[in-house]
Amino acid sequence: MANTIISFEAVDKRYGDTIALNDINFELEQGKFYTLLGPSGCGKTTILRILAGFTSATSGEIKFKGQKINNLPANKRKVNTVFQDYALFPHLNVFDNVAFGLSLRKVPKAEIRQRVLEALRLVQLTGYDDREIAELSGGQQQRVAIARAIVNEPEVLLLDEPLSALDAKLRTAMQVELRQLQRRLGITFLFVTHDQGEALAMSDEIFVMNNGKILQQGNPVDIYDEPINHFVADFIGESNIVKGKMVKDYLVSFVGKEFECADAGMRPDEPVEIVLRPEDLVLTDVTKGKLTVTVDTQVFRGNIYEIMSHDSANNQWLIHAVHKATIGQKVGISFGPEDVHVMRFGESEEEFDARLETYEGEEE
Ligand SMILES: Nc1ncnc2c1ncn2[C@@H]1O[C@H](COP(=O)(O)OP(=O)(O)OP(=O)(O)O)[C@@H](O)[C@H]1O
Repeated sequence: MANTIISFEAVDKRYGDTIALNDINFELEQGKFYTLLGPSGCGKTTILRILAGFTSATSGEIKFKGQKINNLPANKRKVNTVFQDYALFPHLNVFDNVAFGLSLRKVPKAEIRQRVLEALRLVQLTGYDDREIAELSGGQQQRVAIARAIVNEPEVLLLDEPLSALDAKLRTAMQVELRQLQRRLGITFLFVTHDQGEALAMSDEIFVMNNGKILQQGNPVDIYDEPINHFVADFIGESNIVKGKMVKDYLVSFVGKEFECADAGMRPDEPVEIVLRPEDLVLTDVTKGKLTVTVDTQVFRGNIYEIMSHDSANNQWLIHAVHKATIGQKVGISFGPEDVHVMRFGESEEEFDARLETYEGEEE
């Protein structure tokens, strides 16, 4: 990539017998919003800590604009971190919290004032400089923590679950605000979360992680539409995942029937898993459905009915329906070939990408 700012090459991190990171490779471009997404303990924070210089990699290379920085001290890196608990100083007011790092570095007073006020303006806290930290709401404290990081004019901002302490409504508002701030600053953000909705809403690119590995990298739409394996399909959004067999290119069988699909490049009779998203399933009359299911439960969610059902092979099917159904009733479900996403067992991201390229090319 032409404007790569950060790269990780074959990075491993071990703590005794624990493998926290296992062969991590990625590149971050300047001015983009990236998210590390995965369950607790998958290694997200460890990546941030290695990048910030708070801990070192066991092996592999970390580069900043092409230069190896493995041994560069944290305070020499053009990287700042916003922590989950904000780590603000309760005995200092807003101005002094934001000014703290600059004062330590003996930056001239007039310059400190100008930079702190600008940072507060960027996070929409103009006029709050005299406030005590205890007099701020959670969302405002969070913005002070961001101001304190951006006042150092980093080229990369690392954010470790910075929204997790906020209530749901404020969290959604801050997601939009953070995204706008990243665009305004034009710097690279690397954001950590275990919340898939947050990752989908905010990111240019997502890295989905599990067990110290990056399983899939892509933009939110690609990750949602083309999950590489069961873990990603299950972790991102809601899914129906059933086992089946590839019959031939663009034809797959599951629940004892054959269905057209958009996938190809597998062996005939290869065992596969099939993902169908609940919003792609349409409730129909039994005679018109591609599959017949029995309705078990139904929950009204305002915009949709969330219907849980099962088929003759006892697979569970979650359907997001516009109209309500009747519990115990047999209904048909219908879907298009493009809604049937087939996944191979154990396929790597490289093999997956190569297969997509080959077969998407042939279709045209
Ligand atoms: N200082 C440490 N000593 C020993 N093991 C550690 C240390 N720090 C992290 N680990 C282990 O490394 C693995 C990755 O931890 P990490 O904090 O990176 O996960 P995470 O994805 O950020 O999790 P969370 O979402 O819970 O913060 C975990 O198994 C964790 O227990």
